[in-house]
Amino acid sequence: MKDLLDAIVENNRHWTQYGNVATYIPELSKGNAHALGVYVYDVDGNEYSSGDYDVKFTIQSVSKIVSFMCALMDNNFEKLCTKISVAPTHDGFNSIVNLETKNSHKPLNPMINSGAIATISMVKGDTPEDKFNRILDFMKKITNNPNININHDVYHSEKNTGDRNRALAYFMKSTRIIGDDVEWILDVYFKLCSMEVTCKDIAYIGALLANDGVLPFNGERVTTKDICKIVKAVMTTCGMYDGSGEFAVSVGVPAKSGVGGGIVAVVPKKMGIGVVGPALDKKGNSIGGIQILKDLSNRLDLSIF
Ligand SMILES: NC(=O)CC[C@H](N)C(=O)O
Repeated sequence: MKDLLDAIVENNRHWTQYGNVATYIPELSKGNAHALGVYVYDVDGNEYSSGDYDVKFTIQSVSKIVSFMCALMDNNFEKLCTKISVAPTHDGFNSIVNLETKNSHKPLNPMINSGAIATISMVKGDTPEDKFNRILDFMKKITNNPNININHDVYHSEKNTGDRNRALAYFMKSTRIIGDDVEWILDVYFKLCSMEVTCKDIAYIGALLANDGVLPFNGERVTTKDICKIVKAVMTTCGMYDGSGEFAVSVGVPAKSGVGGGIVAVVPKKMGIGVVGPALDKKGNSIGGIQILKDLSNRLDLSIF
């Protein structure tokens, strides 16, 4: 496995030159466009890594699956569906248009910005600190990494330039998808996006989902199989935004990307795969990361379809 990962990373390094790091959040423009790495964690606890697997990056939208898991645990699917749908979109991750024109003002799914902001509003917690800590604590537990924390420079950069997200949130306030606490829900959203991780951390999240809610490193059940089923289904249809269809054909496993360059992929019953490559394609997905996952899926016959 190690040799295979080494070969795949090296064969795909050239892809990084065809992408760009995100700049709309100014602090993200400092990301290393040439970094490319992978970490595999299987349900039996074996771990393999290659390339720049220890590069730190902010989790960005990969956090949306952690918020979604918490919201499903704190409510239930039916209740969540009164606020958020699970329908794919062919618009970008921060698109506003669908909120007004489709779906009775409900965000289309929890994997895009509007849906994630609405998801956070459904997570338990009477104060912003409670809500953030609820999700951060769960994140620390499932990654087996007590040191996960926010990157303050990215957090401030997000907060200072987050007007598009504010527009989404205030629109949803006007249609009563979220309440009066809109500013502090946004603050929790910015913090969650700014959590600093490596591809090992996100591979661990993937392995939990692959293992149907049981942590591979200690056998503890932390969520239900049903919740994992819902999260994986929504990742498959929506996790790569408007690139989800293409990704399902070329890689064929549930996945979630973030503009920090991370992608987590879940091979049900087998493994979680974390990749990092801050150079992004036009849809905001890691350009080299997708190629690694494509090759790995082909070589190991991982597609679920
Ligand atoms: N696709 C992403 O990773 C987007 C997350 C980013 N923090 C934003 O709100 O735009």
